Amino acid sequence: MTAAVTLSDVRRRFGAVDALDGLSWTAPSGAVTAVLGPNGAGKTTAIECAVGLQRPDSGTVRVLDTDPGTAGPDHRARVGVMLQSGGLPNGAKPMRLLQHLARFYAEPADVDAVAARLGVPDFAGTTVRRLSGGQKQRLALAAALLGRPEVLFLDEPVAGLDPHGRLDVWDLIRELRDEGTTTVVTTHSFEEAERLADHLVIMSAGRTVAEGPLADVVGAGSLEELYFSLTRKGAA
Ligand SMILES: Nc1ncnc2c1ncn2[C@@H]1O[C@H](COP(=O)(O)OP(=O)(O)OP(=O)(O)O)[C@@H](O)[C@H]1O
Repeated sequence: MTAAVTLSDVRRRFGAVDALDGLSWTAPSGAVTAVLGPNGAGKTTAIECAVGLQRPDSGTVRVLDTDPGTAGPDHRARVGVMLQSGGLPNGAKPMRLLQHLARFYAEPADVDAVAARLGVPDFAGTTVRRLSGGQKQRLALAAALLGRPEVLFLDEPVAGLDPHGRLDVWDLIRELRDEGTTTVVTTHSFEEAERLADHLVIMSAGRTVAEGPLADVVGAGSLEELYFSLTRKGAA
């Protein structure tokens, strides 16, 4: 297995909180990795370290054999990210925004095709500020795909999407995997992890408590049972 993303003994502290407390996991190349964990487990912090938005206090992070904290624009163009916070400009109209963002890449994806895949034309006339939560998610995901990334980080990509939207996004992630994209998805959904993940990471309190191919990690029991046994307060 080649790892596209590796976190090794990563620590990140905010005041008295150890958001990442010696976190280690890998995301295999060309596969979908699902990262599960309770609120506050450190999933977003881990993703932000992996895309260079935060620097770990110690430990190493490698994405495509590069330190994202010091990487230049060539590396950043190979990585797509969709964060929970969105970060979309409120006054923009969706298609104009995607066309504008695509210009930052030397070899962008076809904007119309990416937009169509995510249903963006349905709300193309509405400014970002007036989009529904699910529409914003779709637009943010489209924006993450514009650079045709080799590695894609999606922080809770289907949170707030209706059932059709969830299926569309899951199909899209599987299609991207078939094209060779490495995807890391954080989620609170057992269904999402079971439907999508090749590789599973369960985090709790800033550490990895289980990791491996989905079938190996889950074994004969259920993911839900395993998750609760590993992440309940006081679990080892
Ligand atoms: N900028 C910050 N300042 C202070 N504390 C922070 C900051 N960012 C994260 N934390 C704390 O670090 C811990 C991990 O937060 P993080 O957002 O990474 O968790 P998460 O697993 O993504 O949670 P959720 O499932 O709720 O999205 C939490 O206790 C959070 O309060």
